[in-house]
Amino acid sequence: MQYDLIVIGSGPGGNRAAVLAASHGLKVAIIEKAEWGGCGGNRGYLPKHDWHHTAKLLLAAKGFARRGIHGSVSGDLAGAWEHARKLARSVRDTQIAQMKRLGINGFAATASFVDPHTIALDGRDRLSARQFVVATGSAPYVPKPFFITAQRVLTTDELFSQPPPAGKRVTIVGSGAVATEFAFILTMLGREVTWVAHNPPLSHSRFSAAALQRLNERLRRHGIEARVGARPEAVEMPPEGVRVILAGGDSVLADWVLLGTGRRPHTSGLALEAAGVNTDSKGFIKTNEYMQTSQPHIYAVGDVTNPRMSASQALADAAVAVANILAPGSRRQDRRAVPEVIHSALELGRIGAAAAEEEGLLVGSADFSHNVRALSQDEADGCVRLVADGKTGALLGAEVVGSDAAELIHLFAQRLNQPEALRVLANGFYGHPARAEAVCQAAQGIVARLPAPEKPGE
Ligand SMILES: Cc1cc2nc3c(=O)[nH]c(=O)nc-3n(C[C@H](O)[C@H](O)[C@H](O)COP(=O)(O)OP(=O)(O)OC[C@H]3O[C@@H](n4cnc5c(N)ncnc54)[C@H](O)[C@@H]3O)c2cc1C
Ligand SMILES: NC(=O)c1ccc[n+]([C@@H]2O[C@H](COP(=O)([O-])OP(=O)(O)OC[C@H]3O[C@@H](n4cnc5c(N)ncnc54)[C@H](O)[C@@H]3O)[C@@H](O)[C@H]2O)c1
Repeated sequence: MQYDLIVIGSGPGGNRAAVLAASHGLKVAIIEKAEWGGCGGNRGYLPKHDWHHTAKLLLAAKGFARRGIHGSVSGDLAGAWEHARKLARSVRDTQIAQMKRLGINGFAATASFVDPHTIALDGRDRLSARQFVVATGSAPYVPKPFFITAQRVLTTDELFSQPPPAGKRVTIVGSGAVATEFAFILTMLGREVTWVAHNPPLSHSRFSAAALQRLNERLRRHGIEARVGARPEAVEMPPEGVRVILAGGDSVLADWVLLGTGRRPHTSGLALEAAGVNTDSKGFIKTNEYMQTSQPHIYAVGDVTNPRMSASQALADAAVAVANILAPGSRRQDRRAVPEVIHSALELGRIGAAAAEEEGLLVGSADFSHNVRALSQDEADGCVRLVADGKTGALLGAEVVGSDAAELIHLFAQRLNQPEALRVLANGFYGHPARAEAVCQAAQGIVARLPAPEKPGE
């Protein structure tokens, strides 16, 4: 059968590409070798976000007595796991129903290229298309000395695929998003977390030092602190648990270990060479700004293309790829315009240029500590920070720390680099009480320092 578009992988990137293309009338097939919804919908952002909400409810419960609410609550990891699994199933069912409604043909098989216009399903049946989107995601990286061991040494893939291990003591390894988010989530769910990390939490991210300091202070208040500089050298499995031996001889004993040690692009079995699609030295599929690979009719999106892996990025890549499939050369990818978010003891959101004070840049900030809504929610820790070009007034970047940061950051998503953006934000009307009022204050702080706008006719 000849398709207009074949999509490989049904995570956020692949699903978005298939839905957008079919909505515009293309004849689309999508191929998935594992669970529909990809890593993201089954073992990534979806169950993580579900657990993070549970963690926040448990944290809020600690303050119930102060609000006149009495009784006790406690976290149950097995219950949280079951809840996330049901949610993933229901989202998956909705995704499959939408595919059917749009006439997208779904195939449960491993796709591999036979030639630049043909793929084989499980090495047998052939499908061909004018264009392709490769959205095959990523797989966990398990560095030495670790090896995956059921119920003992896990990545988030195993944690969300199988009922969670017994035992309260958990060693978390890494300093990236996974470790920083799960150190908080698992602590709130009643686990005793020891966190070992080469580097300070999120030190390789683009969040500002001020934001990371707030996050680390907040984590410390919950008794969560990374043992920075710890280098795992060996792993032992005595009957009482898993012992991680660190350089220098120190060791950490726990019931199980969660690795947050990174992910790698997933291209195995795809036979990219048969299609003439090039990868870089780290195995990522190389794309241009239109999301085209070395074969212009084959696009690639999401984790398989980019070390800054996020569902937000995969969704944005897919939108760009489909725009160019429909109208070649019509849309360029601008990765700075994609929001980045972290869900830990504090929520962090950022977009655009780094929120640093540099020459010629204006920074405006507002704290939630004076915000009525934040105060009434007992969640006044955090701030909004905006960066603008001192001459043009264009909004260059934004960072939000605190509850709903991952929502508020969208107020800036469509306004980056627009000269009028800060005046619009500063002069707009806001509901009261609302967290977004801090956005208004931060914008006003910059607008007050901008040169007055030229009057027509001057
Ligand atoms: C624990 C965790 C929490 C996260 N939280 C967030 C978050 O809060 N926000 C955020 O933005 N991002 C988050 N991420 C990242 C996000 O989940 C990924 O970036 C996103 O899922 C990538 O989407 P994708 O479409 O590129 O690939 P994936 O979601 O990995 O999907 C790829 C799919 O392709 C399939 N596939 C691979 N090869 C083939 C083949 N040859 N044939 C057929 N099918 C194939 C795979 O089976 C898989 O289902 C998180 C990740 C993890 C691990
Ligand atoms: N909120 C989000 O958007 C979100 C959430 C979770 C994950 N993700 C993405 O998923 C991917 C995987 O996340 P991650 O946190 O696992 O990866 P990461 O690449 O962000 O961090 C990997 C960590 O593993 C450490 N590490 C590597 N080798 C090690 C070793 N031998 N011993 C000890 N530590 C070692 C590194 O120092 C680093 O701290 C990332 O791209 C991340 O951005 C995104």
